[in-house]
Amino acid sequence: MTWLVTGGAGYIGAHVAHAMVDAGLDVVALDNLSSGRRGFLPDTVPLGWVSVTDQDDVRDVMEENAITGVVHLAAFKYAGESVKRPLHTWRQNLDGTLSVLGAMQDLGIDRIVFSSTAAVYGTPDVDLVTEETPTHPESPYGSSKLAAERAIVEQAAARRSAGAPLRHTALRYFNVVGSSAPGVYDSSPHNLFPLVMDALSRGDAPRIFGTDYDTPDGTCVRDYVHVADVAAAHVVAAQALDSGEDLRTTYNLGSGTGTSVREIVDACIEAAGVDVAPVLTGRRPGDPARIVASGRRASHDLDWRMRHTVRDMVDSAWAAHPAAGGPARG
Ligand SMILES: NC(=O)c1ccc[n+]([C@@H]2O[C@H](COP(=O)([O-])OP(=O)(O)OC[C@H]3O[C@@H](n4cnc5c(N)ncnc54)[C@H](O)[C@@H]3O)[C@@H](O)[C@H]2O)c1
Ligand SMILES: O=c1ccn([C@@H]2O[C@H](COP(=O)(O)OP(=O)(O)O[C@H]3O[C@H](CO)[C@@H](O)[C@H](O)[C@H]3O)[C@@H](O)[C@H]2O)c(=O)[nH]1
Repeated sequence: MTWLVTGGAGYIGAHVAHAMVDAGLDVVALDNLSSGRRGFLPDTVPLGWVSVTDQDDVRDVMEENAITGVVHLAAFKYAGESVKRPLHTWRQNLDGTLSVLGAMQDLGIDRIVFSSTAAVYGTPDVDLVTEETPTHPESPYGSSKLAAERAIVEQAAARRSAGAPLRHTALRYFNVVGSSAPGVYDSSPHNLFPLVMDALSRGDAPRIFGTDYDTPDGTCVRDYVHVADVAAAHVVAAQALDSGEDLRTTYNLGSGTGTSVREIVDACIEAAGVDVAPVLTGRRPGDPARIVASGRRASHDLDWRMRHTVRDMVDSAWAAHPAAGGPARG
């Protein structure tokens, strides 16, 4: 059994690769290093340096490494940016998934864990999003991820009819933060945690986008989950598929608890031990006011638990940040 982790040199993918290796699984990574770093991966994990959008290249990597299962994380992940770059987003997220599915079909690979997102739900009008909550993506990012989920389901149906079943699941992560793998951190130029930490480490004030939302403190509320817990759910999913179990089509990886941007920024400032007030600016386009999920289904089937607090998330993210003494590898 050898698992291919696409996007394995990225922030979450590298955590998944480390967790799978630690669990005794054989892992190969595939990444074009557009935002990932070779140094994030364990040294023992081979890297196929190709794009998921090139089906022939993907198939070559799979064939050369006798891949038996795929965790597909490679994607363009920025909801706000995707509004400005819809074609790029659809190419990376949908075309990339179709290439992966095509290469898997060519080689008869029969199991896939797909990296999906809370962004498929848009702005839900429920306190706790479940997998049954209607999907209304509000950005090319969310739409392309939902389309990729659908492509996997339809391809599985076709393969079942053809007598070559594809077992699959999509994990819809909420806001993934923190760090647990050595030297691996979120270097994203658009997400809250890295932006706040970058600003604080330069001695600048972090920015809060929007203070007039219909939320308790006026700032957006999100469901923050620790990347170590997210990675652990992938290990359980891969092991379940390896042992022939069928999983549900979708699982939310959420905590059931909402935390505001203001609370996160204050916690980061406190952890940094600096005396600075955030700059309050206008709303960022495409941001839902509040989205918080129930992780009940995943806790039942994938041993999904929040083993970390928001404080752990902030502290571990700081510890891994290059400016806070973490090793900057690349
Ligand atoms: N970070 C979050 O909070 C969050 C939440 C929900 C879902 N997700 C999903 O998790 C996955 C990983 O996100 P991340 O936070 O680690 O982002 P990331 O940008 O660190 O990782 C993405 C990885 O994919 C690689 N990649 C991008 N396009 C590629 C291509 N065409 N071919 C090969 N490799 C390519 C990048 O180089 C990078 O290593 C994405 O699918 C994202 O949509 C992330
Ligand atoms: O400097 C900053 C950066 C962000 N924010 C706000 O912080 C919140 C969270 O933003 P961000 O960290 O960019 O996360 P999301 O836009 O919620 O999206 C993340 O979480 C989604 C799942 O919920 C994933 O699908 C996406 O890939 C991932 O980028 C939003 O209200 C932002 O407006 C600020 O106020 N200041």
